[in-house]
Amino acid sequence: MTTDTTTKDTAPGATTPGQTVLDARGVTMRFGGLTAVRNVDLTVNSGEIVGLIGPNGAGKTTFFNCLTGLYVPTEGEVRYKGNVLPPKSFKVTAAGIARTFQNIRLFANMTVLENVLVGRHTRTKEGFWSAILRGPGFHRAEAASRKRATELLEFVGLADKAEHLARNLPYGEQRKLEIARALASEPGLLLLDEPTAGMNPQETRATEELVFAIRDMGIAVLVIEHDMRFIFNLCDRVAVLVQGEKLIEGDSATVQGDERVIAAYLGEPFEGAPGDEEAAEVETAEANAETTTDAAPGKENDR
Ligand SMILES: Nc1ncnc2c1ncn2[C@@H]1O[C@H](COP(=O)(O)OP(=O)(O)OP(=O)(O)O)[C@@H](O)[C@H]1O
Repeated sequence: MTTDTTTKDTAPGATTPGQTVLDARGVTMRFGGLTAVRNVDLTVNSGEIVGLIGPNGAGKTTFFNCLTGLYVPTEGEVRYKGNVLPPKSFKVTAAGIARTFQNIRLFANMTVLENVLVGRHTRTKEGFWSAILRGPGFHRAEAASRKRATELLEFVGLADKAEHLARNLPYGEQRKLEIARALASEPGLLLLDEPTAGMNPQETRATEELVFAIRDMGIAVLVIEHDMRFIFNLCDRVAVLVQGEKLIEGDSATVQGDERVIAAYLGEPFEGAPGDEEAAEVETAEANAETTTDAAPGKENDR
């Protein structure tokens, strides 16, 4: 089974090119005496994939929660397509911001298809009585929702599992299902909280392709992830949070090369970083030179 990321469809909630989709200014979140996020500015523009990285406890998830109405920031303001966010998470979803969670939150005993249908509820107009009476309006809306949900399952590569219970899916597929459910709310901005946590390298690579395909549908993406290779391959811009504050923001090469980031977070250069090949060549050349010197006649006598 493969992910059908070849679709050229534009998503219903697609953003207009050049538009500032998310504009967070001076966001501060305090819990009692603890300031988890301090005066953070971040924008996401249409067509962009932006990464948010930082050590454990840096405030990434708290910042996400401020963007989705789960928390109302202590200070600062968040705008989506120019409008200040409503203070309730279901209203934020209705406005056009969808998210996945670090700890998967699926309805374990519902089928895969039903989970995606739940994600569509903010877009269906049929109310309580319509659902009870099951009139023609209800049946039309239900058929349209099922069609869209099935398309989304095809998009993430889970069409053949539509009738499986969510709890029986392998971990990587549960993460894909969370993404399909988030897309069902027809967002213009998708927030992904550690989408590759627990995945093997092949699943991580497939998720990378999936996120590119989501961006190509016209949905801007903001992603938290600890997998640096994933982030630096994927993102147009990366912001680094350390102890609740934004340390730096820039393209992958700028952020990877920043000494404060290396010291605060990356620790060691990661495999596959830009410049790695050149560094490896230099190391090999140096090692060869040492071997040659070691083997040089008379070296022993020099000691
Ligand atoms: N609801 C809360 N009440 C009190 N403190 C909180 C709450 N949520 C988060 N914190 C604290 O805020 C700080 C930032 O936590 P947060 O979960 O946002 O970090 P993170 O960067 O997402 O970490 P990780 O990478 O481990 O998920 C931590 O010190 C955490 O203990």
